[in-house]
Amino acid sequence: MRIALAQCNPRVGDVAGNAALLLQLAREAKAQGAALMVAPELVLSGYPPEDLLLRNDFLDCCAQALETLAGDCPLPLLVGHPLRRDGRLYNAASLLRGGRIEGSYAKHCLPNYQVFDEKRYFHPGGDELIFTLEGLRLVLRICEDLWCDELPLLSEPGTADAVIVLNASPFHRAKQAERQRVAARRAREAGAAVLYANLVGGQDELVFDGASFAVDARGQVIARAPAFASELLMLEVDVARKQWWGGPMAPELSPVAEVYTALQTGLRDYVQKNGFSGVVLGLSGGIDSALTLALAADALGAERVHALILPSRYTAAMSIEDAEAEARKLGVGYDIIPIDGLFDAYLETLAPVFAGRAADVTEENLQARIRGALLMAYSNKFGQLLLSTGNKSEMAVGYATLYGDMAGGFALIKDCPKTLVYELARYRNGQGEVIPPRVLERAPSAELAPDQTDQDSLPPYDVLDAIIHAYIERGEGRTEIIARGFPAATVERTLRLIDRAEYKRRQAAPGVRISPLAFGKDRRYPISNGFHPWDPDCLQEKR
Ligand SMILES: Nc1ncnc2c1ncn2[C@@H]1O[C@H](COP(=O)(O)OP(=O)(O)OC[C@H]2O[C@@H]([n+]3cccc(C(=O)O)c3)[C@H](O)[C@@H]2O)[C@@H](O)[C@H]1O
Ligand SMILES: Nc1ncnc2c1ncn2[C@@H]1O[C@H](COP(=O)(O)OP(=O)(O)OP(=O)(O)O)[C@@H](O)[C@H]1O
Ligand SMILES: NC(=O)CC[C@H](N)C(=O)O
Repeated sequence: MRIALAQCNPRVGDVAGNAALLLQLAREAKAQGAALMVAPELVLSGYPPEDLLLRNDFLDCCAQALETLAGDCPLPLLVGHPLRRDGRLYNAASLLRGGRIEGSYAKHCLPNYQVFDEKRYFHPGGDELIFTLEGLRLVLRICEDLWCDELPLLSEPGTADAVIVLNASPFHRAKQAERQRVAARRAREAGAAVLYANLVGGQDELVFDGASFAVDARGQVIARAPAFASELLMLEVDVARKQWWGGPMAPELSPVAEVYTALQTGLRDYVQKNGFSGVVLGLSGGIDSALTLALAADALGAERVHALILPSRYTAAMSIEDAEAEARKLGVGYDIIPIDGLFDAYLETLAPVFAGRAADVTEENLQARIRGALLMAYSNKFGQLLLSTGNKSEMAVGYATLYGDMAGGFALIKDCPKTLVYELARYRNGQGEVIPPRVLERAPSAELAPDQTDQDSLPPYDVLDAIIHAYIERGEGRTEIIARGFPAATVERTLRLIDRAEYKRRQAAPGVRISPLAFGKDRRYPISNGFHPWDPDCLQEKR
């Protein structure tokens, strides 16, 4: 017997479109001889539907679509959807068989950490859905249920042959290994195979990597779908012998390749799901915009990407040469628009008001803001989405100009620390050189003042990134980070910069989450905040 895991890419809110996609996949699965198709968690609404779930009209639409799908579906289908019952809302999955909704299951364990806030919307379920398919006994679980040790996969070992898990499990680095480990352990405990169907595709800041798989009752992976691609993964079972085998085993991507592909997927789907014809970005000759350009060209095709090179008096000739070389190598169209005329006009206009004041960061930021205005003008005129190019290190310490280089609708690499930006650029060049090597070798500079480098105002990026990682992702405090061997003054200054930049992060564009703790939903800090963990006196009682 064959079971198809439908690793697919729904669009949040497009219930009719998602139902049509499921129907089309169900026909394909049937044509390939499947006896059952399994579609991911909340696939009918898309995941996460967020506060759409608070709307009755949206829930009506989902209920109607489920009824229709049950009537039309050419083979038994397990499908995830929101379910209203007795005035309560559940994160549910239903078995559609024989033209009707045969039974439903509600997720028991509702994740409420990181980007998840399912307790805001759903009630936990309490019942089981166990059914038989051509003699095979199957039981249902939904995503977090698999991770939740308090919930046995089977109420009693041996009561089912396989556990089917519907998932909306977003990507972060090294997530797939974690999923396979958990599934293998749980399969061995339950003495049953685990069939794991995941979503794929980008949804705002989240990227779902798919990589659906199955493990047998001994915990051996028997089949795996590719990451970041739609796929009908076919599993075969000999019902009498309880033996499983699968189709091709997709290779696992290297740690840097998976991030590169996640960024491409997140951008491609953001552009497509929001109806943009293409993207535009400011190309400086620095590493961040070079990587963003390469990612955009790889994700969308060079013809859907445009670059503006916007030099000022502080821009080195080498930067313009490198920016042009990057655009040419990738086949991306570009314009060069010098900004000195506009900069002079601003300085002249402000001169009477600023009389007697020394030049400072104000003038630096003006250049970034002139660029932001020109890029937004291009975006408006040509209907292209402006990509901002800030990385996680800059987002952390506020090293970016509001309404300047922070202008833009999508901040593609905002969850990539600068050290990872270099790694990704080297990886991309390994597939064919598109970034001139000296861009990787030069000291990074904002080029907003004479002979400026980032390291005039920030610690070296390897130190900065290690401190950011310890503070943000590991949640360590001042003392623990200093104990890692970093100078106290550097640690205190960095933590202070991080806390002080919260207001900027709240105003930043969304971007692809690739870490388990990205700025945004994962980390919700107050802006007006009197807790200063960078200050050794902070925890002392005020006298
Ligand atoms: N809590 C708060 N809530 C709301 N607004 C708050 C605020 N605290 C300050 N502000 C406001 O924020 C503004 C200051 O922020 P902003 O104008 O952005 O300017 P600011 O952060 O002072 O300066 C920008 C920094 O980013 C660096 N930079 C700029 C451009 C590119 C790069 C790069 O290499 O990538 C680096 C630049 O060298 C400089 O260190 C002020 O108007 C201030 O009133
Ligand atoms: N001369 C320029 N022409 C076009 N865009 C620019 C120019 N300078 C800065 N920008 C835009 O502003 C962003 C921030 O630039 P900046 O050079 O200040 O910082 P950075 O972090 O070193 O970025 P990059 O590494 O891309 O240069 C750039 O990535 C780019 O999008
Ligand atoms: N949708 C969910 O329940 C996701 C939670 C789960 N632990 C995951 O990310 O894989």
